[in-house]
Amino acid sequence: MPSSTEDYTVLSNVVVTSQDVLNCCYSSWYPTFKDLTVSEAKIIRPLPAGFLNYLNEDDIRLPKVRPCERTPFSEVRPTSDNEYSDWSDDEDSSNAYQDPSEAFKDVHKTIISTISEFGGVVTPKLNWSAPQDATWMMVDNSTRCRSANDVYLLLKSSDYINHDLGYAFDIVTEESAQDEVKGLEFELVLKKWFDFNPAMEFRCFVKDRQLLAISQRDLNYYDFLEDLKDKIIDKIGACFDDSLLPKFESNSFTFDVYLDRDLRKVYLVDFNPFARTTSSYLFSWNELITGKFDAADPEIRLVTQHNSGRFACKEHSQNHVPKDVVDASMDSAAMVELAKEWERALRQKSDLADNSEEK
Ligand SMILES: Nc1ncnc2c1ncn2[C@@H]1O[C@H](COP(=O)(O)OP(=O)(O)OP(=O)(O)O)[C@@H](O)[C@H]1O
Repeated sequence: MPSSTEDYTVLSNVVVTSQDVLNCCYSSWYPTFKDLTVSEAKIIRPLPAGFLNYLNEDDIRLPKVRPCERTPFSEVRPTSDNEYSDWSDDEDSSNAYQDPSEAFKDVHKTIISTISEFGGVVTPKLNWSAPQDATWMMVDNSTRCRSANDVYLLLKSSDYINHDLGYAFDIVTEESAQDEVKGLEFELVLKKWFDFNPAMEFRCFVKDRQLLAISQRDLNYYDFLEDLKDKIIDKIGACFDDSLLPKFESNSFTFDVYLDRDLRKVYLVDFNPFARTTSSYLFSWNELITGKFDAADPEIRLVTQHNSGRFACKEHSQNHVPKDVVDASMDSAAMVELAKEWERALRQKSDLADNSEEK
């Protein structure tokens, strides 16, 4: 155990300004870099108070799906239509049910028309984050949205979205952050769905305007990547020098890219602040902040056959809830039963611990 404060490792930190956070907001960079992205995006901004209140509500009430709003997909796959979706217009039900989209009619209509304009499938995000932690709510375990209700279900179930709504400027190390929060406009981004090959997604780390490091994003082992290492560095390096650096104003930041399989084109997926809250994948933040990298020769890290087991945990799985807990939450008697079972299990565990201590 450390005996004095000098024995503790002091974690180095980086300066993050509110302007750095704002630069990474989708609507800040998308107009400039639109041609580099994989697919078209619609930005609905500013989001009205009615929609923000709806996102902030704890319960998940979904709008009733009217027949004219059903896409060909949602007709055959009513995944996130709730029990209200197929209501007949009998009096009792219309008295009890209040359609939440009444509070944000224009946003609701724009979402429906954008899904249709983008070929029936979109993926949503707010200013900075996509609801990747809520995919367990979806039938196909993805952020694919084929209806407005898919969009609402994902956004309302996601902690990442909640973070965008309340805590995006927490990483800022300067005092003026409070002013930025006050004037902030929220936005909903709907991106046309694009099928990514996860092996070809990379996160790139830029410190003091120099590209230092590149990490594979999907934490599975792909044997073909090893032979492509040098080419990947060259392609990403050229994209950084020619297209990103001259137009992105932060000194330090991370950017995500996607390369097509024959490495002809580098597509821009996103920007994030150069901050510990951004996932550093195969690097540690301490080495990114303090490490000796050679900007003339950025380092790339891939999952290798040797280290693949280390990353076997599922990404964004920290918010997943066991299915019996979700099922029970819909039914109070089952919730009581679940609580009792939980208590029994805890008691059993503590009895076991006591027994082993006595031995
Ligand atoms: N247009 C798209 N179609 C389908 N999938 C997409 C699309 N854009 C992004 N994705 C997938 O969603 C993932 C997350 O997207 P994005 O980077 O925009 O969200 P994020 O919340 O900012 O993520 P992170 O915090 O990891 O940077 C991407 O890595 C990619 O796999």
